[in-house]
Amino acid sequence: MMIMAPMRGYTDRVFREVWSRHFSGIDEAVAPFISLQQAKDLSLKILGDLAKKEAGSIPVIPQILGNHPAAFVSLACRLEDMGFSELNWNLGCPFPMVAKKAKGSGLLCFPDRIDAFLEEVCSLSPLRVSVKIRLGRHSKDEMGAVLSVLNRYPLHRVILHPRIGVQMYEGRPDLKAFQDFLHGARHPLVYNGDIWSRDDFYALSSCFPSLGSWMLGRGLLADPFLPERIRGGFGEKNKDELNRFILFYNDLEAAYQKKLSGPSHLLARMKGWWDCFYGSFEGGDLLFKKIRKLQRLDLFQKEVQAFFDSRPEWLPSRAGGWVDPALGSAEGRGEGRL
Ligand SMILES: Cc1cc2nc3c(=O)[nH]c(=O)nc-3n(C[C@H](O)[C@H](O)[C@H](O)COP(=O)(O)O)c2cc1C
Repeated sequence: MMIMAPMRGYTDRVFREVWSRHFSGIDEAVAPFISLQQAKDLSLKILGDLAKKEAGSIPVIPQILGNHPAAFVSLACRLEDMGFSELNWNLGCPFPMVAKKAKGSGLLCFPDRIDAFLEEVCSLSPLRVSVKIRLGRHSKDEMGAVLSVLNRYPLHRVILHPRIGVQMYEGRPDLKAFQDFLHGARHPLVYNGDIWSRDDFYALSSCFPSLGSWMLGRGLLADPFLPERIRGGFGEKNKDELNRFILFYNDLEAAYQKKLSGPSHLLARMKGWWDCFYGSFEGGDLLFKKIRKLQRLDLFQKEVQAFFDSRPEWLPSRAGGWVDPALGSAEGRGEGRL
């Protein structure tokens, strides 16, 4: 199973729907988190980003960030009415502003609080509960206590991004620690982290052949074809990445134009997208330098159009080859299961 990662500011409903009109290979998407603050007065705007099945039929799993079990349960009740069956708890957000309030990865050094939270929500939530975690906040040594707590509850799944919170996105995922967690975990486990290419995926699935679920984040944003490449469906209809990408990009911009109010919001949003996309194109870095500074939407659109008209080369993934094949021997080598 391939899952689209939640990425606040990116994988919102607009993106999920447009992406699934142009690409394939994703079975489920975890939506970016709703904070418990927002959950207190759930407006239609917040819930409007969620629909159980979206265009293209990607089933969506909502996610919550916070540490009040009652708010989790009341959101779960609202979401049950909307037809959802699972609510994911964010225990991985690395940002210091969040962590210092004992939320996201900031809770990983308080296993007792995780225990109390899960005890309440697992008995009262009408939806299945799953968690998305890192290895710890300050050290992977925190993981043992957290794992013992998680193992006591009937979680639907655990998604593990094997970095610690204070690392943010520095260094590489700790595959040895992931493997230790896998050996001790009672629940179905999902791997998440630094899958930038088909090669990354196959090296990882060779390390963990028993694993059936994988989550793609930044790799999918940089290369929206990635799930198709991994599943072998890429290019069945059309191998021309640039043409397919341009159709997708124009659709994405048009969809945001409908949703956002005014050109400055659209400009900011599309600049954000180029931060993800530029590395996939020859000369993309130069384009990004130029468009980042532009303050007018029409000038920005002109530059992007001229870039597309120059028929830039699509580059192979920028960060493959980081998985240590030595790990592969520990669980036996496999061909990757989805
Ligand atoms: C801009 C951005 C926003 C993110 N928002 C969320 C979020 O809302 N909820 C969450 O659990 N993780 C969030 N993440 C973390 C990703 O889901 C994922 O765990 C992380 O990027 C590592 O996976 P990757 O290497 O495949 O990108 C976010 C990451 C980024 C870079």
